[in-house]
Amino acid sequence: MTRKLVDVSAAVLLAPDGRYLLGQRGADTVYAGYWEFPGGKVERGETPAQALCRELEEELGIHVTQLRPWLRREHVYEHAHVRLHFFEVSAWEGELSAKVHAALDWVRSDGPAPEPMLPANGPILKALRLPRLMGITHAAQLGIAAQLAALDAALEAGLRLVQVREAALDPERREGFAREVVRRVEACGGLVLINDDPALARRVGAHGVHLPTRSLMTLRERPDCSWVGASCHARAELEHAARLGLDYALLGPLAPTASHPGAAGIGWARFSEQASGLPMPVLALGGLAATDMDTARNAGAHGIAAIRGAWAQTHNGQGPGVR
Ligand SMILES: Nc1nc2c([nH]c(=O)n2[C@H]2C[C@H](O)[C@@H](COP(=O)(O)OP(=O)(O)OP(=O)(O)O)O2)c(=O)[nH]1
Repeated sequence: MTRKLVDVSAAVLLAPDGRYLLGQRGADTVYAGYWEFPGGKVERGETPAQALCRELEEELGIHVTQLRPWLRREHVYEHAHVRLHFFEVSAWEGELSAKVHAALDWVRSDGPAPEPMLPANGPILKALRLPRLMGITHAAQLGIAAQLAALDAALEAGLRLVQVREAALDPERREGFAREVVRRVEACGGLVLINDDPALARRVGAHGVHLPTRSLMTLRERPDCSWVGASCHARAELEHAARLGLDYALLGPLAPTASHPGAAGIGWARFSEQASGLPMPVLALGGLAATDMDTARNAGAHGIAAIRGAWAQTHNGQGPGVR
């Protein structure tokens, strides 16, 4: 049976300490007692953003003053086929109170979420665990000792997501380096992804694999790793990553970079256009540093990824605990 497509807006309300708000659905609703992000159906004549603001007035008694479109996911329930428009809301006016929910709970993104959770929301909770800043290693240029020292400094400053991208190192040194990165990042509770080599990722106990575009486009199935992401340069590639059910994508280059000095950047306007309406978070890449975080997030990016920009300077806690 084909079900009618229903648009729903939902808010990830973020507190200054990085926790987000969930509400427990009241009795007399479908999925009563399940936890959800506050929100509801988009009514005729409303945009998803307008619906979100109305729902948050009705459900929580707050007036939204800042919202950013984030992910869009579809899910087919027995009762409806929903298209969920998620927004990040980090500023509002008014005292928050439970007007329709049975309970409200502020949840840490790196801790357990209350249960039962609405079935469509699993990937959303996972996306919220993805740190905002990815550091991409370049030990082949920096030297292994210098890269590990830069990694330690960056972990100290709050980095929690690292991609090991070392095609130029010989296999033995690459594996030794990757093990060392996993050991250090794991000690801080962060995530490590290995570029283009799921077997190496498994051997060194990394959390997943990062696919270059050429590997992404040859795949018909998601590699069997807990975290899988990919580099993309065009909408068709992002859509392929979405079809495979990947956990995130990188999109760039945003600006000309030292590694690709001749290539023009796509700029923030094109980034927003290409990255919008996808089911997984997209990080901006290319000529960026942690100081570009706000600009990136206002353009719809989940965060940013950087090679030079991740190791050159200090950045302040861009892990999942920070909004
Ligand atoms: N609000 C919300 N709805 C979600 C989430 N995840 C998810 O699958 N949904 C689904 C469940 C429902 O099928 C639909 C929302 O419908 P709803 O009945 O709560 O909408 P509403 O507040 O406009 O309620 P109503 O007065 O029309 O009954 O979206 C979520 O995190 N938040």
